[in-house]
Amino acid sequence: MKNHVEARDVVKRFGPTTALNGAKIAIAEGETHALVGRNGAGKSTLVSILTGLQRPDAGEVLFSGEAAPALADRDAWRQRVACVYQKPTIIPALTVAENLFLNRQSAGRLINWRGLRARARELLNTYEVDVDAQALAGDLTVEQRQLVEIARALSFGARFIILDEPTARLDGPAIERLFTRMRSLREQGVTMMYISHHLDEIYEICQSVTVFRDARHVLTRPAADLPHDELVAAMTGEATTAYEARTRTPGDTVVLSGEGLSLAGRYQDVDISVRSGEVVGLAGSASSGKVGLAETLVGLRKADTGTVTVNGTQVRQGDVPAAMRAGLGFVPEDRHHEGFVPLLSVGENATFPIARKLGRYGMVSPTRRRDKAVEMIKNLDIKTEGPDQPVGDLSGGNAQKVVFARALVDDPTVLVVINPTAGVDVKAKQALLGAVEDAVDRGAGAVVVSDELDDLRICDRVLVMFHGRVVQDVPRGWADHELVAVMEGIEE
Ligand SMILES: Nc1ncnc2c1ncn2[C@@H]1O[C@H](COP(=O)(O)OP(=O)(O)OP(=O)(O)O)[C@@H](O)[C@H]1O
Repeated sequence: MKNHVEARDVVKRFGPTTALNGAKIAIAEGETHALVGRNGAGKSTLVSILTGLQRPDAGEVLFSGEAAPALADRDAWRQRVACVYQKPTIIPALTVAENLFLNRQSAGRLINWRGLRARARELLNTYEVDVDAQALAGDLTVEQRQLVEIARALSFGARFIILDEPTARLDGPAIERLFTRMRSLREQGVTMMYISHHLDEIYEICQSVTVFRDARHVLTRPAADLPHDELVAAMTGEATTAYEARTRTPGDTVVLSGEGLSLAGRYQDVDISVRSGEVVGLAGSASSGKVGLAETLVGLRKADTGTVTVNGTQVRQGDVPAAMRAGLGFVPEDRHHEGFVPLLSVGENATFPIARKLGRYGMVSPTRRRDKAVEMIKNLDIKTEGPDQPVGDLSGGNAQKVVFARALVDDPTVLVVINPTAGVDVKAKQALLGAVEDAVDRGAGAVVVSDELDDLRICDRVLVMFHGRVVQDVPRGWADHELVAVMEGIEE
């Protein structure tokens, strides 16, 4: 089969970091090809080169055997390739129609809005995207936004689509719908490159797999000929065993409680209490209300009724600093907005909660901050040049680890983590789950909000939410299909 896309001997350096070191990939026409590797292996850097956003220091990119266009020729790139990222690339304040035709209005001509809306509707119909052309892009769900991005790519004529961790913020049924669409695109001859840290997805949707490790190509193989263990070993360079969740006996002290919590449109009449030495899971589909509830517990959101008590102190709702002063550490759902400040260093981000404690009179001693940051970098295995590097320069999974470091740095009494392992590789996932269990072994109480069964396995019990209510308190020892059935509201 002909190669639709090829990258040969690509080198890309950022200061002292070599992100790609003679890496290569060859993607056959019409296949869905997985690219996997640990956090920082160079996957996103390759995406930026394959989409013409960055120039490699050495090496070349070919589309259907021909050299890639000049970097400045954006139209030529748009006709060849598009990428659906985890982070939206459509503009939230514009309508779907405006987003679809952005960069396409003919120069110097007035925009015909009525015509534009009609063409947008036609385009959405052609690609079977059930979204209102006049809706604001910012009001779309993650799933709808991705569909619009795919339709936009296809309408530019691109026959190659990169999906970079597209399922990270989708729930189970939405993932299945995305896969159905990907299968149908493949039947229409569209070539895809698929990046994910969920290895089961790779086996479900991809025909071939390429593994990168430490900026280099390690192997390319048909997915059917690559056993799971071998794939993990290729990514990590060593044999890795599955994470063993620990057992423990929770204490008697309640360290976090929410009583009578309701928030219109999100959740109703929720009571939750977490004891010292206990991990409580919150599970449920995207509309279950679990994230809204967790955001209320940490102070990112205010409930209409009810109270939140952290470590014996009833905290004012919607006041994150107050919750943190009472002993809370948290990992938010959206690391880009609430998780870190990209221009600040790894050290500054990771040690932010203890800034007041590190020095006298609110002054932070740089040496002490640095020492603490170095310790967190080591404990969580964060791949960085060092504590002074801006977090914005780190790979996605490593930025997530910095957010984790911030949650843990002040030895919290209560830890609330929302989708804690999103974007994190198999091995790093184990380190992060281990860090939650360590904090709980030291006496903290934790809430783990996640769609990932592997994350929920460390919980002593899982509260399953459905349409804004807690419908079941499931003790440890559940089978996967049982928990999924409760989450999806199916009685077994
Ligand atoms: N703009 C930049 N400046 C400095 N270093 C960078 C920059 N972009 C990427 N890097 C570095 O290049 C390396 C590869 O990063 P990349 O984002 O490609 O990894 P990745 O495989 O996509 O990881 P992840 O799975 O975490 O998303 C990392 O060490 C990262 O810190």
